[in-house]
Amino acid sequence: MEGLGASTRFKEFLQDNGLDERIYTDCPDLPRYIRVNPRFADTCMSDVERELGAKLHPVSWLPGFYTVSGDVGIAGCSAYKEGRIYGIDAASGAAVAALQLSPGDHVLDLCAAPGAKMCMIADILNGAGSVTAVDIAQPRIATCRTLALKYKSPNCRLFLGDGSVFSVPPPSGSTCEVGKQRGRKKRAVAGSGSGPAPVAVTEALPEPFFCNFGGEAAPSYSESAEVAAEEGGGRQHIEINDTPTGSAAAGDHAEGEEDAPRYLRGENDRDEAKPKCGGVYYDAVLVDAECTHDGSIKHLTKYDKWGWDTFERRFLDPERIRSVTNLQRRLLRNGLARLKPGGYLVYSTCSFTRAQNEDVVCAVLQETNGAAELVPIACGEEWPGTPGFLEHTLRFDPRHSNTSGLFVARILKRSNGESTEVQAELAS
Ligand SMILES: C[S@@+](CC[C@H](N)C(=O)[O-])C[C@H]1O[C@@H](n2cnc3c(N)ncnc32)[C@H](O)[C@@H]1O
Repeated sequence: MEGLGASTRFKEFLQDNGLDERIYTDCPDLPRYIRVNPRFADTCMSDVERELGAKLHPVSWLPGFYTVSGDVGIAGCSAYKEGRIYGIDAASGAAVAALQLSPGDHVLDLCAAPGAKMCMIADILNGAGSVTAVDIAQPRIATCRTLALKYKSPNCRLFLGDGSVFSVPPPSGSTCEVGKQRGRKKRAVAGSGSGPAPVAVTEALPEPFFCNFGGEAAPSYSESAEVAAEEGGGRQHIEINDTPTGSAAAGDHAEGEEDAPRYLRGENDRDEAKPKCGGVYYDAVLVDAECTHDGSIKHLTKYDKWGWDTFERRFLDPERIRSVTNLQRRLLRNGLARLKPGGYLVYSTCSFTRAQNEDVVCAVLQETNGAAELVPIACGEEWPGTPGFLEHTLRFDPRHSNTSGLFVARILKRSNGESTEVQAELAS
């Protein structure tokens, strides 16, 4: 990565965090990853290859994924425009696969935007069950909506809100309540829990709908924002103006970029801020947490163009780093509180620092006094990840995995664990 040498602060950040610079300097030219929309399983890949003018290679360890040379753009291709293929990095796909979902599950995605993982979750559920997608940034949740509509992702609910305190129940008709049997219907209770009440929660979820918080208008969306989000593997901050008017031209990233850190600093930006429990449970939870993005090579290479001072200002500010690790702990805590006993949570970030990964997981698991534990990613035996610093965690280091970079941890909330802080909250 050319620009790395230009950023003394990033080098210091790597040293401070015990990270090997070679992750960045020795990494190969990464491919672009494509996932086929299962609703278009009849898509003829050789037609796509012809249109792209490039060969697609199936990813042996992740069904439905293909690689194409990293310098091939997919946005102009008709299969992409028609929603037949997604742009999503394979490591992101692995984080979703690690949830090991089944149709019928009700899944909470606490940091959902721009929505690549949300769409993949919806595809796995295949119209049975639901995805409740939460993000704190309005332009970004608008992009989730764009994606969900474009890909016809079934049963998505989108919430603009703070994932660290979100406590809206699964949709009406869900079966996620502890003690209730599958198939039993339950009416959604507007305003239950600590979060603001959704304007509407319907019995059926015919198309992605936006649940309105605090009088905000449902966000509109822009196609260009979606393209930017997907082209970057769905993990980067949106680099173009994707405000509800969608007026800025592609390439003008200033507004979206400057806006993002602000989302971290809410009134709840204190480590001791704990989610209040609404007694609501999801079958599975994804916490794909906000982070410093230092592990996402696709994200970092953009700063060669945008200027490393922008990256330093946005992500390496010590106050920002402190704030982000607090946020990660709060998100994970709330994710566990919202998870039904016996359910699985996946925590992922595109940072490689222990502080944002293993330390966060360790600290929050300790609080549960054994009611939640790290478990192996059973489907991940063939994955090209390398072990993290905690047993069962995985790191997708670009050098070894040929992906953009991700940390993944799978956590089980025990069904009969001891009384814990998380459980006490659930009981309150
Ligand atoms: C790494 S991105 C998530 C990527 C997403 N899961 C995907 O696959 O497209 C992190 C997201 O967290 C959101 N975020 C930051 N603080 C948040 C909070 N307190 N609650 C919910 N979302 C938050 C950011 O707006 C950003 O969209």
